[in-house]
Amino acid sequence: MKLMEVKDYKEMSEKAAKIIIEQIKKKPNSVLGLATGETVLGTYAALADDHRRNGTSYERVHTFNLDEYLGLGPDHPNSYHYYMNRHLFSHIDIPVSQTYIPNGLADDAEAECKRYENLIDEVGGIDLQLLGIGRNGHIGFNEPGTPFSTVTHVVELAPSTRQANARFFPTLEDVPSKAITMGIATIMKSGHIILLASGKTKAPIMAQLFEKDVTPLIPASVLKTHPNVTIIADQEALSLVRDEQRKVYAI
Ligand SMILES: O=P(O)(O)OC[C@H]1O[C@](O)(CO)[C@@H](O)[C@@H]1O
Repeated sequence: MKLMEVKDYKEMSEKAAKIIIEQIKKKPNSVLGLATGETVLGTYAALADDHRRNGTSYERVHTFNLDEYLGLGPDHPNSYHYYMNRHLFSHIDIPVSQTYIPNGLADDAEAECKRYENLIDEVGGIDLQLLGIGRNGHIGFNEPGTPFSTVTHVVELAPSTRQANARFFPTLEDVPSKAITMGIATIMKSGHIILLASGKTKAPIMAQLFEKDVTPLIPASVLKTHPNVTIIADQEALSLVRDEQRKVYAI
């Protein structure tokens, strides 16, 4: 795990976008793993801007999103399908047929999980996976306690996650209670993982991530066992991490 400490959200977003763009230049048919939430919005805006200005092409890229709420279809404004179209896919030249997100309306959610996991394997696995981190340490929707061996599966969302994500919905009751998410083992199969963290709300969990040993109680801690992880975090997110810890992981 390597740590890139940046000043603020803007710098974090620019650095993440730069790594993604370099990946696509190096391998035009890259497979990207994508996240949703607030943290990655700046990265997507930077990618859209780069596509507009410099014409970086996504024609041969495939993308796999981490998760989707169960019960929400692509036209629902709170679905992750909708989010991805709005914030990234409609701004770049990626063919829609090469963008994959779990189907939140699948009749058989378990079968959908298997299909999704197989699709990732069929394209040869994810080259570069982008992650945010939940305030409780979740990655994707893998909540604390999830075994590290899990592949794509249906999850019951933690009350704290529903609460944290309620800001995107009209009321807390509107936040779905279940989702489909890539599992921790799915995420760990990726060649390179970038985890982004910004702002004071992430400071307590970032401190835990650096201080504590690897444990399923902090799902993101599994990243310490992956050979190629880059954390890009801003000063506020790192404000509770001790200097000694920062030095151990600093690039
Ligand atoms: O970026 P945010 O909105 O803080 O969310 C952090 C993580 O939590 C999720 O929104 C899921 O709750 C992920 O999609 C995201 O990576």
